[in-house]
Amino acid sequence: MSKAAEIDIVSVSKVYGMTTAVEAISLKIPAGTYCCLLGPSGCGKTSTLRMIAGHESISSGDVRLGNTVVTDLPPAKRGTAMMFQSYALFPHLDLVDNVAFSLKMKGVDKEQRRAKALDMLKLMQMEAYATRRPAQLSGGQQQRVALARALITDPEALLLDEPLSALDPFLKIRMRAELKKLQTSLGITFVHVTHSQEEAMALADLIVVMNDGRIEQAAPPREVFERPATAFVARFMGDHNVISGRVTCERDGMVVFDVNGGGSLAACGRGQEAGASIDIAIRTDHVRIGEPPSPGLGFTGIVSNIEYRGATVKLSITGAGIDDFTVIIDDSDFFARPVALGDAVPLAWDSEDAIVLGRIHS
Ligand SMILES: Nc1ncnc2c1ncn2[C@@H]1O[C@H](COP(=O)(O)OP(=O)(O)OP(=O)(O)O)[C@@H](O)[C@H]1O
Repeated sequence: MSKAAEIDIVSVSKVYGMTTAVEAISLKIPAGTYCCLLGPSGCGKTSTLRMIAGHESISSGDVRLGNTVVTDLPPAKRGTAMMFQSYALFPHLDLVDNVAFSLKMKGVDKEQRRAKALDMLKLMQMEAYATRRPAQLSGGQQQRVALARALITDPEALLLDEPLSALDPFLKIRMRAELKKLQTSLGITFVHVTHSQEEAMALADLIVVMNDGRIEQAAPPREVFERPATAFVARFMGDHNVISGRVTCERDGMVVFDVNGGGSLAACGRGQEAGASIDIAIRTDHVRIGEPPSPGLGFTGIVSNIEYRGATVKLSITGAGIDDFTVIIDDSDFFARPVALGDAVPLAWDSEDAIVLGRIHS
């Protein structure tokens, strides 16, 4: 079971009545990739997954799996399998029959399908429970059965809709590791819908950040985090300060801008016209405190909140027209030179840590 297929989504839209849930998105998911569709509730990620699976019709555009255009094929003919959020196990069937179900639908004879179902249960280390019913299992065990059931058809791509959302936080992290291991050992393409950026960062080779029916950025996790394409991505991924301003000029490869209603700062970027409004991102953990900044690469602000987090301390700073600038520093640095509420502290960062963000929505 090592066949994997590239998924090619070409200008795909989904319209429900007056609502455009997905707006002409294009995306190539290379064969064997662990892809996470990430975004807030209502951004269109489930609709996208369901269109790949064939559980939702495609309003316009095409989906290709490997060399086959699957746009008009029913789910069972696509070479994909779907694992649902609620697992959708049959309560009255034992695990073998649950797992064997789709082979029964295909007319595979009883002995053969039960043998294959047992193999799948073994793969998920669930063979000892083969004669139980779903209600006699824990959440994590039910999830393994749902995975076995989805994988029994030897799919080229497994589609998972919020697969971890029914689990408690401890189990969630354990099953997350199991999903990743499974994908690596099977080598097939996984497409996993989640609204958790932490989950996507932990699992994905390719993160697709969606907002309002469109793709804001599709890139490996590190690139999404270190080079967020848009203000939406920077805010959604977290750990970035996003500052809006108006360009005054460009100098030495830096864009100089006025913070709306505040001071003058600079950020890495080119090709911005004077007067244009821009968003920039500054990593919260790349800011130094107590060090006089180079021109445009820092400001002096007042400490408005201090949160102790164990390994780090989170400071909120107000200044340069920015209400809530976040700085995360190591606890040892904080306690070596503590600051107090109301203190004026100089903040400084390196030029490459202030980046100009793009826009996809005008
Ligand atoms: N069957 C439907 N009929 C009408 N509108 C729908 C239908 N399904 C989804 N929508 C709308 O389409 C938009 C995108 O929904 P979708 O379920 O794809 O988003 P999502 O990102 O998966 O959200 P969630 O995380 O809440 O599941 C939403 O505005 C939703 O209300």
